[in-house]
Amino acid sequence: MTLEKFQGIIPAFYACYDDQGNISETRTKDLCDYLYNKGVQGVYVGGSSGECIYQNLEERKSVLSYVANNLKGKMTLIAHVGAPSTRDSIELAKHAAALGYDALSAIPPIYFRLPDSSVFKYWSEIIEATPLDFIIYNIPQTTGYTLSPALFKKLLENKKVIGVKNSSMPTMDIERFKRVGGDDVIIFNGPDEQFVAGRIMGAGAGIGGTYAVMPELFLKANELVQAGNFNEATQIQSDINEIIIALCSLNDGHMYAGIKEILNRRGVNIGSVRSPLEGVSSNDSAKLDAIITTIDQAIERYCG
Ligand SMILES: CC(=O)N[C@@H]([C@@H](O)[C@H](O)[C@H](O)CO)[C@@H](O)CC(=O)C(=O)O
Repeated sequence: MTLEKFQGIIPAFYACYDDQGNISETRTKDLCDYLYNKGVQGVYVGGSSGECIYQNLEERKSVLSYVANNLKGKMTLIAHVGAPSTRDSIELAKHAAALGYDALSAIPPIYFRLPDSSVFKYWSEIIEATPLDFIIYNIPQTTGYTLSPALFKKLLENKKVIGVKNSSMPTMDIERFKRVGGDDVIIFNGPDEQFVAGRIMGAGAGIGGTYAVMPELFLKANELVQAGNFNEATQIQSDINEIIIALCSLNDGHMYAGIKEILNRRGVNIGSVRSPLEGVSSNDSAKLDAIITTIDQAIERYCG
């Protein structure tokens, strides 16, 4: 089994809506084309950045189909299929498998605080439903559930489990999961603010929600980490963090709305966000202008 196809920069794919807020096939294609042209290694479809939590099953299936139609065979495709019930998660998993996705991934069960035994059963049933490789998704800050190295070790007894997308903040968690899994597993760095640190602590790749708005910077940082040039990689990380902090500090709009507006200004219109996330307003305009300038200057500085 080769983990090579999962290495590198894997943007979390955004929900692409039309002007009425419905899933848009053409705008999904536009985002696919944009990311393909940027040279990223893959996409993570239907996760947090994909606003999966605000979409029904049919919408989520459509998104998986539209992305596969445009990118299958061009880059690595990972389908996030976590849903409130095991039944819906399995339906999404089978759909993704039929479309030829390279791997599945899922958050743990949400809302009720379930014991490890239930979480293990939930993930195991999804894994058993298809022949695809599986990536555990650990994101305690949104799910309230923390994956322990012990449960990860138990899950790894199933050879279809190839790694974990770790979005918890301590990079030590990456080191712990890598220690448990060794060379046969891949850890994906989740928090974009510590991509470089995560890579140094053992992550073989990154899946991130802000990659698509500045893919050049993450691709360059990854290249520098690979080359052992940690000083320059850290400088890029510092500039990336200024950008993320600014994206999280808009007056009205949610970070994803800000990202979508920046993409729109760059010619890729994928609509806005779905309520209760809030869209950008004219109050955000000056801040967005400044963010675009900062991104452009950083790209010029490091990749020009
Ligand atoms: C909580 C959250 O959304 N975390 C993001 C980060 O990439 C995040 O957007 C970034 O670090 C900015 O805070 C990813 O780990 C998850 C993600 O993008 C996804 O599943 O779509």
